[in-house]
Amino acid sequence: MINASVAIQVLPAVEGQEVIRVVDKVIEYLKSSGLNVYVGPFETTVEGEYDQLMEMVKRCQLICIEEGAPSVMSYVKISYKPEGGIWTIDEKVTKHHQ
Ligand SMILES: Cc1ncc(C[n+]2csc(CCO)c2C)c(N)n1
Repeated sequence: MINASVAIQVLPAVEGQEVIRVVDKVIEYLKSSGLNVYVGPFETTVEGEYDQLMEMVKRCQLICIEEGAPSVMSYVKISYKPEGGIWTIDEKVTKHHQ
């Protein structure tokens, strides 16, 4: 059941172009979940089941470390409604696309 959405911005402590490479790994991982993923210039949003999303948030930090960042800071926003029926990404953004 889709009962949550999460927006995550990872900020791996790496230099220059390395940031792109490491963030790309995280985005690849999020997409590999098969969930609906919306990549933005500052953060990526994913919608799905709460527990799965929380596990995915944990994994995002580990990917940054595995990819060589000595440390990582992440900013996470969570929308959660246990019984389901949260607004979807599409409902929130599609009408704004030209
Ligand atoms: C999880 C996550 N998603 C998006 C960004 C924002 N961002 C930073 S560099 C870049 C380009 C990657 O090719 C993008 C989209 C982030 N920081 N963390």
